Amino acid sequence: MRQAGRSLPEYRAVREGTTMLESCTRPDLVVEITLQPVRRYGVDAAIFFSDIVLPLKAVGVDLEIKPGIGPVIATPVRSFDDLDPVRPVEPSDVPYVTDSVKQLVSELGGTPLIGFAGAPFTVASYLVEGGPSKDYAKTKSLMHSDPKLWHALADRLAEVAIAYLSVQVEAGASAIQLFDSWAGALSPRDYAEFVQPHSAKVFAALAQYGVPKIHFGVNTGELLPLMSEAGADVVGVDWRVPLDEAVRRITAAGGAPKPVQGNLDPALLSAGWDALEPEIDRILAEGQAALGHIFNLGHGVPPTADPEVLHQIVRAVHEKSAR
Ligand SMILES: Cc1c2[nH]c(c1CCC(=O)O)Cc1[nH]c(c(CCC(=O)O)c1C)Cc1[nH]c(c(CCC(=O)O)c1C)Cc1[nH]c(c(C)c1CCC(=O)O)C2
Repeated sequence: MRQAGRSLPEYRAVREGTTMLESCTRPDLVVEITLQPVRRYGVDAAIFFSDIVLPLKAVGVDLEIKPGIGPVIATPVRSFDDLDPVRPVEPSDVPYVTDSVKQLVSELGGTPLIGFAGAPFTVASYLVEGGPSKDYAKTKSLMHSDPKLWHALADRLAEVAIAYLSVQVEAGASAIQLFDSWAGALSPRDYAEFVQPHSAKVFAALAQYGVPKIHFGVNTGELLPLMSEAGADVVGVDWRVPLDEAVRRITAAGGAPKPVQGNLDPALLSAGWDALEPEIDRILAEGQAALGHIFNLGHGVPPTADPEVLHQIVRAVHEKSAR
């Protein structure tokens, strides 16, 4: 998620005066920002500092990330002609990614680095809506009114994700995460027809590397079995579905049991330790139902989060799970 940064004073200090997307192209900043939460909290893995729209920016799609808003696209996709600029990165388009990953892997020592990309639906939603959306109305409308254009766009975005993830894994990332953050806006039927085949293509292409593959979205309670089936090794769960129930849903339709990731509600970060600790205990207990459990928030860290509370959570999870 967008975890690393925004709540840390040391993050705000190094980002001062540099735009989000420019920061992603500077190995000195990428390395420093990726390491900050590992250094401060002692988390078990680092997530690469980049963004899901970076590979589009790198091939010349006209976009920016507006602070407090998110990715904004100059020319939203309306026709086949608009697909021209949407092409996969070559390693030479993103030398700073290769350099940053290599340097991080050496500095992280035994701590794994998670590489990531946006899944076709979530990235398409920005390209079609032109920016963030509440209802994804234009994206859904395009899927149903012009399925050929939709599938062509989603297929290109699968290629974009494959290329971007491959660059990160080839440079040394030891796990990958495919973010379909906004897929929860879809019905299972639409997800199965318009999205799952494209995400499945990404996972299938990455299988050759043998690195663990995590798949995450928000509000995906109804989609968990389908997202698991798309080819994830680990299924991310937001706070709406308890982890043991998530495991039941994933396996109910005959799906293989899998590790899960999640799922503390980020809103509770400001509720005080007396409210947080029982939630952590509950999540650790429910996570026992899975083949393995990566403790995480159910979505990103809010910029207002108190770093001391995050540190307390990491310490508590380490202590409790060691027991
Ligand atoms: C949907 C999505 C995006 N980007 C991402 C997703 C999928 C995961 C999720 O759902 O959180 C993924 C992402 N974006 C970022 C990371 C790297 C890890 C990290 O530093 O947290 C990751 C893994 C950096 C970032 N990407 C962004 C920030 C904030 C930039 C800042 O202002 O400092 C960071 C640290 C910007 C961004 N980029 C995006 C949004 C919605 C925003 C937030 C805009 C805002 O509220 O300011 C698109």
